[in-house]
Amino acid sequence: MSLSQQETINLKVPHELQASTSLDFSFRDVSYTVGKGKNVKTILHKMSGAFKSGQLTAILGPSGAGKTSLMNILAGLKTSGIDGHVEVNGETRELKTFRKQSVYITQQDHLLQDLTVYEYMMSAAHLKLGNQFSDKEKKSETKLVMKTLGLINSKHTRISCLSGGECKRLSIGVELFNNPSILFLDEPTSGLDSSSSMQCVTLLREIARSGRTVVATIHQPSSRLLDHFDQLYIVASGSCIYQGPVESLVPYLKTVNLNCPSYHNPADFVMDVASGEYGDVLHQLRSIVKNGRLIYNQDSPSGSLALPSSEVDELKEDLKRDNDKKKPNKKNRPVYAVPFHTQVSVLLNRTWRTIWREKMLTKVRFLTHVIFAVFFGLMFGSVGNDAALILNNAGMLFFNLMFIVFTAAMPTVVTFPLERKVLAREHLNNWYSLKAYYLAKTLADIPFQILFPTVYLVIIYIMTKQPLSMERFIMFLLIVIGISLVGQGIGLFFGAGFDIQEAVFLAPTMAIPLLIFAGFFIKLSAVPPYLNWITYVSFFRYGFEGSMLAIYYGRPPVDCFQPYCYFRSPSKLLEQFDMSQSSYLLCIAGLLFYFVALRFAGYFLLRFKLKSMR
Ligand SMILES: Nc1ncnc2c1ncn2[C@@H]1O[C@H](COP(=O)(O)OP(=O)(O)OP(=O)(O)O)[C@@H](O)[C@H]1O
Repeated sequence: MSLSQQETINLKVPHELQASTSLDFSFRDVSYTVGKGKNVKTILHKMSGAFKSGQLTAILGPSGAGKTSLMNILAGLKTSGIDGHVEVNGETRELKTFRKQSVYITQQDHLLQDLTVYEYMMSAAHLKLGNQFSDKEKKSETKLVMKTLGLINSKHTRISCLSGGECKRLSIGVELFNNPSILFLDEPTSGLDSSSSMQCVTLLREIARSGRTVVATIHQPSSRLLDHFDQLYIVASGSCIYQGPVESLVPYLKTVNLNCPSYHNPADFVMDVASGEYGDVLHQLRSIVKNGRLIYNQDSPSGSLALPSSEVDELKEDLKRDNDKKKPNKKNRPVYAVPFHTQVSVLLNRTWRTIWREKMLTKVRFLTHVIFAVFFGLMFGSVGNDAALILNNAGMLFFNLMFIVFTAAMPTVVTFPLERKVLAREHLNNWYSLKAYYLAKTLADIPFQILFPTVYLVIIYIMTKQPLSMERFIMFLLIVIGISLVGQGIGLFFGAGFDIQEAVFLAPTMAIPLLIFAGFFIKLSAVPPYLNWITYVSFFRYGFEGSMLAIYYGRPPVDCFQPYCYFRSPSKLLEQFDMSQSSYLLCIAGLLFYFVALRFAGYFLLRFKLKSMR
């Protein structure tokens, strides 16, 4: 439903949401090159320009002209292959400060679909407003932003049910909490109908009027939409061919004998010009505005300098200096509004809400453990206290491990792929650190990774008549929980580094070969010496040995209901499996090592993946 049918945006940005600092933004001789050697391609050619606070600027140009590349560079997202100089309020941009002053709103609205508008807004408020604000103040600020954006009526609507326009306004709204001075938006109107596009641009203009610098790339705006922008920056083939007010565009084009027909949308006309449909005038246009150094104004057709001339010669330091500052070092780490523990607790709360909303998956996971425990219990019967069936019991102990590992790994494998784009946007806009996110995601599932295997184990332990010793049960339980947490680690690891299809394939495929080195299918002493080290790499070995030791180590002879039972003595069974000298504590340590190592590896993989997305 379009906004006009539902509620109206409060077009005046309230005093509380006015920008605290106004920042003018300029750049000079920005070039962008990709590829190496013969494949070098220059995408942007020494472009200059300036965006002023209080103004809404549209970056316009045909597809492939370089709009997104330019904006990514200006927003500080792209850092390699760049040359040039970027300034904020006349001073060289300092990336750490700039990242706190600006936000980047991506073309697609990557939001948490299972939360309501209010819940998502509140999580943004908690993460972005800092602890100096009380909960009451955060709530009233959230209400104010929702009112300003016309989202009050959708307060309790799940994000998955919002219209495209509402999603866009929500994406903008959540970034307004920490009062950014500069907003970059990549195609904010794409996918919206004309009325929603108009509301979105009207809102952006009002945000600009509140003292902010708002820059948006835009595709084929209608002339009505175009009129809502203050400034245009037109890109063609990686160069600037116009920079100036919207109303000066037509007179500007006239200066090179390009007459926009009456009643023709100037945006469409200039797009045709930029695409080369009116001959080779691009070079001429580019030189009139000096590739963005000049802001054209019909009242002074010679244009005004985008950058003060006195500074022009001083600004010879290139972006390398800027880039050096971008290299992560202690001094340059982004500072978040709230401390690490608050980030973790807000993210945990948010994740648990999502899990609660997706109750079906949790129920399915729980029921799977109960149903299969009962089924396996029936299938194996009383193998736990019958010496004649002792090998079956060993088989059951081994089978448990496979079941627990795969039921732990498969639901977690999708954790990161499903949310990676939300993470990229929120992390980019300094909501929280990657460490806090990773920790919250890992912790959120741990209660389930403990509860489900415990329920499974209690059922199967009783049904298969394992020894009635609390000590043995707890030892066995620790192994099962350990292997479950390792399984979770495997899911997180592959999910962190790969896309969803690859991750669901790789997680089980990479784990299966390790099964053979667990000591069940082949005796550990029979493994060829040059492959023996893999048995120490196989976490299944620690799980299997640990389970066997928990059930059989130091146990008196097992009941035998037949004339002769070869494995009546548990120590004979352990010898058979080369486990008589094994240490239970070593098995726990092995699982603990895997638990920690997989989580660290997953974190670094996620960090790498996130960087490669930029
Ligand atoms: N990493 C890269 N390697 C090779 N070419 C690239 C790379 N990044 C961008 N390009 C090319 O640079 C040009 C500009 O891309 P960019 O995405 O900035 O264009 P755009 O104006 O935003 O286009 P659109 O409106 O279609 O999104 C395109 O031709 C694109 O193929």
